[in-house]
Amino acid sequence: MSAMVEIDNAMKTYEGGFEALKGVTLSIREGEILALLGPNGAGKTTLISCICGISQPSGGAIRVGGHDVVSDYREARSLVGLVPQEVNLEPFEKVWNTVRFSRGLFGKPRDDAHIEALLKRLSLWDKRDNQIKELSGGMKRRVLIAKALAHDPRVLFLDEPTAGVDVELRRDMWRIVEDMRADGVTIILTTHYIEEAEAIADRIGVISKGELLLVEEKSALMARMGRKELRIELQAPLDAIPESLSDYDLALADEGRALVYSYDTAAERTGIARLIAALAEKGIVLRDVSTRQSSLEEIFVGLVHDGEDAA
Ligand SMILES: Nc1ncnc2c1ncn2[C@@H]1O[C@H](COP(=O)(O)OP(=O)(O)OP(=O)(O)O)[C@@H](O)[C@H]1O
Repeated sequence: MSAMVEIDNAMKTYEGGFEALKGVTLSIREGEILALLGPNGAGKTTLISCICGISQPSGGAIRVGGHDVVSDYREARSLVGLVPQEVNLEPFEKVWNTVRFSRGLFGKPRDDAHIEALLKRLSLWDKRDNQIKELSGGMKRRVLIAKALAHDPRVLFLDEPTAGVDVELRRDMWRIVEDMRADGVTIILTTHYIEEAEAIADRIGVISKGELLLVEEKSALMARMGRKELRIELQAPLDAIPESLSDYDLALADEGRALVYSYDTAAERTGIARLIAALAEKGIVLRDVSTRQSSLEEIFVGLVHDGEDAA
């Protein structure tokens, strides 16, 4: 798959000298779903704004579909749909006009059938003649999505799409994301909900203090997260791990008083029963056992924390 969005050492320094992006490099493949995670103020919105041409990067280059977002702004922008974090709709405008007008803004010919299909898909058809101010918060969010999709973008940005929305809308959103993905649209979303990223993304990126700390396939991250540790406290300390146990992923801890066995929770067999039997055979007496699993959340907190230490 080719790159749809190419971010090459993007930097953003706001007036007053604050460095919100400190050289981000990232290539996003056509048709993939990338979730950007990071604490408040990490630079996620700034990065999205730079890609969408709302804000100009202070350094580096960003291309969408091969078009530079600064020198070839119109071409690049017409490929992009943005669902912003904040509702920015004209309160007195009707739903139908709001969405139709948005398509026109990108120079696309009028296509009422497309707008009708979009409004129906987003359960907004009954509200098409309502003014924006007459809608609930959730419905306004649906209008934002309809607006973002009105001109058939090839890249869709969702900035905190499910912050404060109800379960039904959240489910609808993910259905829409799945539909868009089936159409080959590239999707980039920011979220604070790790389980959401887990459910929907192909790849996960972590941003902290303007730097990209990690970008990894979700499956690889899950494999990492799927590891669990069995800690075996021993009656008598060991000097070394016995040769006959070298097949196991074992480490000595607590000056030989404990053995730590790492295993894959997703594997069909964890090897725990075999290990315990092997220990008994060696005459190693157990005092206690406990397990712990590193969660995805822990991985992120650790990453963000390490990033802070290095700063
Ligand atoms: N127009 C601006 N002028 C000056 N500083 C800004 C401006 N916009 C954002 N910032 C600062 O840049 C940093 C990154 O902000 P940004 O909105 O990109 O973060 P974010 O990762 O999207 O955070 P959140 O999760 O809270 O939405 C923050 O410290 C913010 O205060």
